[in-house]
Amino acid sequence: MNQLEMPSAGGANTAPILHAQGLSCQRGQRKLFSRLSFEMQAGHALIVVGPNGAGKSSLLRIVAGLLTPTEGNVALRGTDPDLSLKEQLHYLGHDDALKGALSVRENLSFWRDVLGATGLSPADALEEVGLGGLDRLPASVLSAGQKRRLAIARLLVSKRLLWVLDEPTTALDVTAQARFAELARDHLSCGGLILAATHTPLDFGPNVSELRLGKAATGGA
Ligand SMILES: Nc1ncnc2c1ncn2[C@@H]1O[C@H](COP(=O)(O)OP(=O)(O)OP(=O)(O)O)[C@@H](O)[C@H]1O
Repeated sequence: MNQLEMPSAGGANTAPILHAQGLSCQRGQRKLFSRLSFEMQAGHALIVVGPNGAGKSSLLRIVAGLLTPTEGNVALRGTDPDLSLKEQLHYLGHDDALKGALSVRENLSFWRDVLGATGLSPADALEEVGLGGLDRLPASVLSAGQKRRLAIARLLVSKRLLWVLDEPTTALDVTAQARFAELARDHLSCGGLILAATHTPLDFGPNVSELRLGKAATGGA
């Protein structure tokens, strides 16, 4: 297995920490959560759980910079101050974000060009997720689980400190779920951070905390 090494912190002398302070979110007439604060240390995963509609995806989108909170803020500390939070994270949402007319390998090469060629080659990343033999196929003909594997391969072609994952194992079979958990543990063991929403228990290793939404929500890692 290829080890993922975190990019240099650019002279910063403390371990990276994700700090969310006083986050509130309202969608339509519903207040989803109010003044939610948490911290995540390097090498830790925080799993957001709660019933449908509790606000898990909304929280992840706020951290990923895709949704503005009603109040509060999110910051990474101990990393290169010249990089924005967005430049230091991967967001894997419900949508696999694939271009159906491009081949499997071309999709990955595209993302590597966009996100930065700091990780594995497309060929190696495809091997890591078990798509090694399918690289020339158009992405449009992949099964749902194969599309998800390809989306996961995106995390590997560009090294980024924080993985924000919304239901990452949707459509994955048991073997692929276990493989994904292994990749996640690798990422954490190299000092990465993972914020994930899931209804499926995933073995991300020993440094995992849970943040429950749906009632008064607090948590941290
Ligand atoms: N653009 C929007 N406008 C109004 N309400 C929205 C919007 N997007 C989401 N919501 C509402 O916000 C609430 C939280 O949605 P969210 O997707 O964050 O929940 P979730 O916890 O991720 O749910 P699930 O477990 O079903 O994925 C839901 O009631 C949803 O209908």
